[in-house]
Amino acid sequence: MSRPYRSALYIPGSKVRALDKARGLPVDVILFDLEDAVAPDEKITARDTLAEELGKGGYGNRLRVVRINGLDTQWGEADARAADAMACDAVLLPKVNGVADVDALARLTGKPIWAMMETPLGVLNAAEIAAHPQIEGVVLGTNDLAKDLNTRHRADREPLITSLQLCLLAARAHGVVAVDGVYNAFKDEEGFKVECEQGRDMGFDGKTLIHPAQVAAANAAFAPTAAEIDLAERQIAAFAEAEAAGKGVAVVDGKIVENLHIVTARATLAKAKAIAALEAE
Ligand SMILES: CC(C)(COP(=O)(O)OP(=O)(O)OC[C@H]1O[C@@H](n2cnc3c(N)ncnc32)[C@H](O)[C@@H]1OP(=O)(O)O)[C@@H](O)C(=O)NCCC(=O)NCCSC(=O)C[C@H](O)C(=O)O
Ligand SMILES: [Mg+2]
Repeated sequence: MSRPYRSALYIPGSKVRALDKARGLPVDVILFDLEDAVAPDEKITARDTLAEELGKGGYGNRLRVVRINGLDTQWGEADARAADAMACDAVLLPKVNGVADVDALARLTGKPIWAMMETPLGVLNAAEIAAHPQIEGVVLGTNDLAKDLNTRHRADREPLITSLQLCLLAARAHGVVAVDGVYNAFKDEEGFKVECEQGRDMGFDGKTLIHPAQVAAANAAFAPTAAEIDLAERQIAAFAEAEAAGKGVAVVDGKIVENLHIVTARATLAKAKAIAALEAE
């Protein structure tokens, strides 16, 4: 893993104070928002403010992603052209329904594209969206999805599980990043931790956030633990020893270790290394 995606914080493009505060926050990804966090009468000034703040720099090594308005809105096309010229790493397109939406944005920017998966059609077309050559990440928009599906909020997110898994399957099939949706009750630390752990256990790379108070818990939940790092190192060593002895299988802590477990163990160590590199900045 070349970089971690544990925490992806939305920041309204209209809020200069928050844009500045983000320069000092230990997040892995910043989602600079021009869409739902910005009121209609602030859309155009937010676009200019964001261009200026990104131009000033100071966001370090964090991935800078600009969420534009949909291309079917009055602001979308100008946002896309402006984002193409901004000092950012990728453009996030909301409410993607199918690959044609991604193609439309690809005609306006050569930057990597991330797609919000937050409509029923988008979820059903997740595989073709994730397969687009410019797509580098998918982000779950669980608020919009819950609205469109008419689901009730449940702590276990059972009504959303199929959608989450379809998007994750698409992302993994096509080798792109997958980031889980937001947890709206930003003062509920325990509920947030539980939802982070659920997303992590499902396989997401990280979680989208709405408030700085959520950063530390997301970073902790999506990082390998000391015990996982220790196990990965012991599995790699034991497997190397077994191979040297002409065996294809090792045993660690009473469990077999085969080549496929070594792939996971190496990925765990690579993720820990990528986190350490980002945090050393
Ligand atoms: C939720 C908030 C409106 C709360 O704001 P506020 O009451 O100002 O919070 P605090 O007073 O606790 O703020 C403390 C300090 O932290 C800064 N701050 C707050 N939020 C952010 C942020 N997101 N990024 C950076 N900094 C932030 C404040 O400026 C304070 O700083 P200081 O004054 O220096 O102490 C607010 O948090 C907020 O607006 N959050 C973002 C909301 C948002 O982006 N929503 C859209 C994305 S969610 C979504 O659309 C998901 C998806 O599409 C879906 O469908 O699910
Ligand atoms: Mg949304």
